[in-house]
Amino acid sequence: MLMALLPAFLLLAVALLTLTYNSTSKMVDESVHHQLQETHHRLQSRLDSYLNGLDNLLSTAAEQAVLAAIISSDDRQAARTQLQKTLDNSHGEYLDLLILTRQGQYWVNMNSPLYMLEHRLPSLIADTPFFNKWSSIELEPSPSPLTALIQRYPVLSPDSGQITGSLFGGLVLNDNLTLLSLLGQELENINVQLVLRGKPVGPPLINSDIPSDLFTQVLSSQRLQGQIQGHYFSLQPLLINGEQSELQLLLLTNDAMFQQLQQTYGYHTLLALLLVLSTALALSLYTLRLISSPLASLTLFAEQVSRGHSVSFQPDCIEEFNLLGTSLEQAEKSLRLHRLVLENMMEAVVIFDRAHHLIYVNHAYTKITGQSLDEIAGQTPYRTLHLESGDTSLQLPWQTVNATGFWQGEISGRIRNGSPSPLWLSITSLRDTDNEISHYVVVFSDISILKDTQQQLQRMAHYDPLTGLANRSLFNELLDHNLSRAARHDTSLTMLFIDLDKFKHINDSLGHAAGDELLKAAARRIQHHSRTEDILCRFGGDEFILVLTSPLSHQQAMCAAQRLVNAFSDKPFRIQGQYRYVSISIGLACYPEHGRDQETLMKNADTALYQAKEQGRNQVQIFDAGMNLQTQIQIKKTTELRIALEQGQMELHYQPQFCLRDGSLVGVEALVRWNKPGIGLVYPGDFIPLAETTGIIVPMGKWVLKEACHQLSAWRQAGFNNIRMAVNLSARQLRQPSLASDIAGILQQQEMNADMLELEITESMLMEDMNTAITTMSELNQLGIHLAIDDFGTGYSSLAYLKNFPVRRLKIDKSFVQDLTADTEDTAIISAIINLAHNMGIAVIAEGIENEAQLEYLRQLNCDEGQGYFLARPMPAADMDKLLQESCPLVEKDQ
Ligand SMILES: Nc1nc2c(ncn2[C@@H]2O[C@@H]3COP(=O)(O)O[C@H]4[C@@H](O)[C@H](n5cnc6c(=O)[nH]c(N)nc65)O[C@@H]4COP(=O)(O)O[C@H]3[C@H]2O)c(=O)[nH]1
Repeated sequence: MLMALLPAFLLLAVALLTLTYNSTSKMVDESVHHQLQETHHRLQSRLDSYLNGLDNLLSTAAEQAVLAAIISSDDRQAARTQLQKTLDNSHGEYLDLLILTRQGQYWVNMNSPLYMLEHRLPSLIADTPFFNKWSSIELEPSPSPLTALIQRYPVLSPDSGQITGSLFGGLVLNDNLTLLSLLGQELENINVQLVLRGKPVGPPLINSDIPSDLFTQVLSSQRLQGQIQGHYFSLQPLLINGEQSELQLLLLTNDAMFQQLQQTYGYHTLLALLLVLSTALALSLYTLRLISSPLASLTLFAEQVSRGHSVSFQPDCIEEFNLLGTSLEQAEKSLRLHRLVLENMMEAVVIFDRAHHLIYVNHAYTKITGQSLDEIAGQTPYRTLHLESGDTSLQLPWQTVNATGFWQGEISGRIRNGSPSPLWLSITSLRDTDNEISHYVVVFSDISILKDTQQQLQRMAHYDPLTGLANRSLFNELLDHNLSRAARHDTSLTMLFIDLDKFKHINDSLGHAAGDELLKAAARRIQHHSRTEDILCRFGGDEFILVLTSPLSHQQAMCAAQRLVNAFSDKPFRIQGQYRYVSISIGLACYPEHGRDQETLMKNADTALYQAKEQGRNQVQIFDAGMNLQTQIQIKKTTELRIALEQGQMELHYQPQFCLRDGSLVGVEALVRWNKPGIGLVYPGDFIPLAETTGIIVPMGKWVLKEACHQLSAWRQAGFNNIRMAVNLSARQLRQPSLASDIAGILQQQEMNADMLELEITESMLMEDMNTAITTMSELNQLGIHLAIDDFGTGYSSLAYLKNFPVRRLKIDKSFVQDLTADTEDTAIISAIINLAHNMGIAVIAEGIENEAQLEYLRQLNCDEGQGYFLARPMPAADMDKLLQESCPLVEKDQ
């Protein structure tokens, strides 16, 4: 790891070195130039103070009154003496030139004897301007040039104030060693040369060993600053009189300074570099140490994940590694989940590469085909998928996948024991980053069970499961189709609405299994007497509809229907080992005379059927437009009644029953009422017969029983413990095999004692089906329920049969009671009934007591109990509550 980092470090070091070298050179350059600049400023200020000193000296000398006086007196010697004093001054020694003029003419010359300038004096005096301004004047031209800086001061007459003369002072720049040494003092590493108009003036001041022609080279290069032969130089003008003059100062560094500077910077650079490198190394080592352990555990984790091990990531101190590890863990989990999903899918998954080579199959594939990946390795897709019609069956799907990326559909395979099975197959192509197909994913499932179920469902949706005939939905479709065809071809159709007579009776008495058996047999018999092109359906319950599709006249239709009726009535059915004759009634309606659409045709056939039933069953009735309106009304009423029961429009009223001996209230009779919306109470006489014939009485009777028991239970809870509840039972209810168990359930639900319930049944009901009645009544008796014979005297009036029934009470019909006083015959009948009943241990109750006389007679005849408007009318439960709260009403009347 460290070795891998070494080149990186070296590269870094080289980069740093280069960077440092460049910046060092730049810094050295800048530093030297800065130093040269500073030196120049220093020398400038030295020159300034040097010239200032001379200025002061000259101005003081010129302003002296004595000098003006000497000029006035024209005393040349005195002038010399006076000027000598000036030269003797401390700055005076620097003056190379000192000249006094009188009246504009050269007068006294105190110049340095070193310079022979007498021949130049007139022009010098003429060229030097006034005053207080140093001027550089070329005294001698080449080849031995001589340049001087000269200052001219006027000498004024103290009396007149007029200029009497001029004092010239100056210094020669060439060979002016005094000036050079003054300027160059304390300059160790810098060499100095004065330059005037691009040419050296006087000798250079050289502080070290440098090539002699270096100054000349600098001047000929005509550059103001830079480097030459490793020496830095700067050429800048000097300021004289505060202005830039033609006089320049050339400064040139020597080697030592440069080397020293370079050494200093180089040393610092090296130090910095070492520091950087060692810090980088230390940091690298520290980082390596810090990351090596978490990196190792991350690598180990990644290795385990790649081997498919399920491991969890342990986070460490490096957040980035933790993030990486957690992401890897998440990715592994998600991958595992996908793998699990693939392996647990119900559908087979097969993956091929782009060259159609098999690379993966899941468990479901092995389960469906019984083959593993090893067994089918190297097989073509169609063999892998066990397709029935070979390679060609995949041609189109594969082309579609290549073009659109996806295909799905049904395809025939041979995967279950080699037998053909429908497969639902989807193929998806996967593409790589270059958008080239990389894999094909094939998912398929065996849909034979689904298809079977679908067919079964379709059958169920269209056929009656019991008889196998078409159901309503299919019938509607077929009828619609045939009606359209008949309309198109202008032909006719015949609809036979068939109903088994008294089917309910068989169903109730023999049970549902027998009922089902009969329905199947009846269906077969109708089918046997119909043609294949006819439409036959089970319309519901025991109703069938047969549509004869060949055109028939009414006469022919009636004959065909009658043949069917005869086919039933002539030959019995064998049901549960017993032979039974079951007749049918048929209502007949013809297209187009009796209706052009389904609804009308069926309604009219139904009306005709109703008529056939009304007219005694076992017959055919053809619909007649003028057919009994009553039939229509009855049908409407039946519907209303059904709805009334479903919507809770029924309610119970209760009529009290009293003991005739002590007048106590001993029981109530529950009497049903129909509280018809918008009409009010409808009495049982108006709907019980209809409920009986339509069978509605069965659910209605069940509701009455439940409601009555519920009410009695409420009264008993309110403390009225000795009241009995009498409930009317219809003949149909009595034939229900489940009657006893239904009532037992109700009693249990209401936590009621069976002996508080009394069921009233009529004589005629008992006689209708004696065997069933005896069985049911015995079952009820075993439950402890009391039975009363209602309307006694109106029917057979035979007490003999009572021996066969477990009866506890006889109810003398109100028709006997009404005429009790007038008709002595009735009195005798009632008396005989009471005596005989008492002899048999049966109690007697008289109904319809409308006056006191009737009551009195009955008492005298030893009748046990009584019920009638005179005593109390039937009333809603709430009124009955109040009555129960009061004392016995009979007692009150007696009083
Ligand atoms: N003229 C006269 N009539 C009196 C007098 N006292 C009572 N009544 C009436 O006589 C009928 C007695 O009931 P029912 O003989 O069982 O005769 C009942 C019964 O056979 C049947 N019924 C009533 N409720 C039910 C029921 O829940 N189920 C069944 N299956 N039939 C019921 O309807 C029939 C008529 O019931 P309602 O109209 O309530 O008529 C009741 C009652 O109101 C009286 O002093 N004078």
